[in-house]
Amino acid sequence: MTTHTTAAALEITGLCKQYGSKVAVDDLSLRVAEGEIFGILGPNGAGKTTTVECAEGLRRPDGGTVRVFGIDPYRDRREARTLVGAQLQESQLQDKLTVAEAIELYASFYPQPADTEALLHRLGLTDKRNTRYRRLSGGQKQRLSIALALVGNPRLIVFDELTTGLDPAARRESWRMVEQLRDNGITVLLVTHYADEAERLCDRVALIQSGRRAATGTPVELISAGASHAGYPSTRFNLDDAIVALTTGEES
Ligand SMILES: Nc1ncnc2c1ncn2[C@@H]1O[C@H](COP(=O)(O)OP(=O)(O)OP(=O)(O)O)[C@@H](O)[C@H]1O
Repeated sequence: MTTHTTAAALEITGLCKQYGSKVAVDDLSLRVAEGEIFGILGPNGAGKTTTVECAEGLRRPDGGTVRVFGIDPYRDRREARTLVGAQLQESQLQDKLTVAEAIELYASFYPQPADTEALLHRLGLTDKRNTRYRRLSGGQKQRLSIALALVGNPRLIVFDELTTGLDPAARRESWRMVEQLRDNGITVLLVTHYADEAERLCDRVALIQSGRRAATGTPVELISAGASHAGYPSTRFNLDDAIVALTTGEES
């Protein structure tokens, strides 16, 4: 059970980020406790990716503070890189690279990388070690992207739309891996459009709308808040319904 006495893996306070005149994130605050799976949900363009990119130290906030285990990930990028693992976008890997070569390449970026063989085994990729990236199935590519995010032995791992485009079996396989990470003490920040995924996996969820936090809580708490907002009993609501109620209600 998550409590506020647990150390913060990620603490975002009053985050603001604009692209030109477009306000992407507007005074957003959230706190992710160490060891939890924390979901970020919200409509397209809500500012989810911008928020996690600030947490990864890839973008400089215009205002507010971001701390990962107490460290400013933009200012102290070198240190933050050893703490935060990020899932890679498909386009970042060469088609001809084999699974083992990709892991070894990424391992070379870190002073104390995880053992390649152990990672292959952990992600069920041992028999694919010599398979080129382009020949992997969608689920295998996803497992490789998890392996690459784990190469630096991070304490926080960020997944942005981990299961988009996967079939139901591969989605469930990814979910099991995310749960295993949490069981191994790794904090997981999960950006997703799938309410069922958040409901099944996340200890807590932040709902973001127009760069602001519309709600935070456990999936059960959000379902109850959404149902009460819409005037329905929560027994007739799921997280999908709650997200719609809480994000369309505010601006209409
Ligand atoms: N590099 C950029 N330059 C200009 N505008 C950007 C840039 N990146 C994002 N935006 C804009 O900022 C807003 C927030 O984008 P962001 O990608 O953070 O949202 P998101 O919630 O992750 O969206 P989605 O669910 O569609 O991936 C959007 O209006 C988007 O068009």
